[in-house]
Amino acid sequence: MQLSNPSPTPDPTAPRDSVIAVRDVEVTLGATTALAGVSTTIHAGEAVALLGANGSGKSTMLRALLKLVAHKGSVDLFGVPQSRFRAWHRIGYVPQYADPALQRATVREVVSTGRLAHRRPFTLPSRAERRLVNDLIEQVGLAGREGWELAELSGGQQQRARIARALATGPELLALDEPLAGLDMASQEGLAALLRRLKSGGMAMLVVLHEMGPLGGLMDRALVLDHGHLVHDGPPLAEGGVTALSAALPLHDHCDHPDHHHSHGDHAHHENEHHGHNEHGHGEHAPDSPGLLPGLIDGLGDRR
Ligand SMILES: Nc1ncnc2c1ncn2[C@@H]1O[C@H](COP(=O)(O)OP(=O)(O)OP(=O)(O)O)[C@@H](O)[C@H]1O
Repeated sequence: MQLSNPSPTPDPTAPRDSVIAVRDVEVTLGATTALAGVSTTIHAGEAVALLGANGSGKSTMLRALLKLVAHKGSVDLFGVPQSRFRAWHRIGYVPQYADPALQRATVREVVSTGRLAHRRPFTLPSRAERRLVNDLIEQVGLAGREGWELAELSGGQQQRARIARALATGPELLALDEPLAGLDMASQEGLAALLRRLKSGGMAMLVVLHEMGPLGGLMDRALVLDHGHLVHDGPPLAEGGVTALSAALPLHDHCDHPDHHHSHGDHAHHENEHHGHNEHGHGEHAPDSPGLLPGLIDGLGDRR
């Protein structure tokens, strides 16, 4: 009788699961070529930074991947062509700008909206659902603020409430658009700690950033866009490398972007904006809560 090996050793050369595979993606917005033939693959558990100057196409790339803007070329999500992809709960998206309508909602309400797709219509949330939402709020360091309106929270706390909502779907990929914008250094560090724990639980992430900042050590790879062209896809660059790369390496053959001749420094940005406040007038750290999310995410999976 032939015995099969009960636990075959994984082949290290086997291809890793692709979470996002984009090929020749092109997006035209009005007269602007916002993305020009971008191709790359993001794998399960990988943390990828998406960098570039203002207007280089970062948000457009996220939006194209999430089917929020029309594009040419192909996008596969978890191995499924985007046109046939239905499992949107596998992706948690935190857009660049907060929905103003959410400002008057409480933390619990905001996070609960992330569970709507999992609830039967016209039913009150079960005890398990309520516990899940409370767990998420605790995991992002907002325990005790469940009943606070978003408008009453600091920028960093609001960001974490929005991330908790994105996590409530039980995603395997988190897409964050400029999560560090407007946060002071302490809040940035708190967010970095949260993302580090998510990554150690196996979460893939695609994070739009202007600078790596405290997320530098977390990122496995960097993509750099310049006027819609992907000019770097490889190891994260040292701080300042993006600007240098954009200035020195127009790797694409041509650029029909109307702003092409503008200096990247022309665009004022919102690094120093601080939305909201906290009670101490400065940022705060998410308390370290070990064992974040692997178990929680598994639990979410059961309820899909
Ligand atoms: N709705 C739109 N109509 C026309 N052009 C647009 C539209 N939205 C964006 N664009 C243009 O597409 C290009 C890419 O914009 P995008 O917002 O993706 O850049 P970004 O890298 O995310 O910039 P930022 O860092 O400032 O957020 C820019 O030139 C922008 O002006």
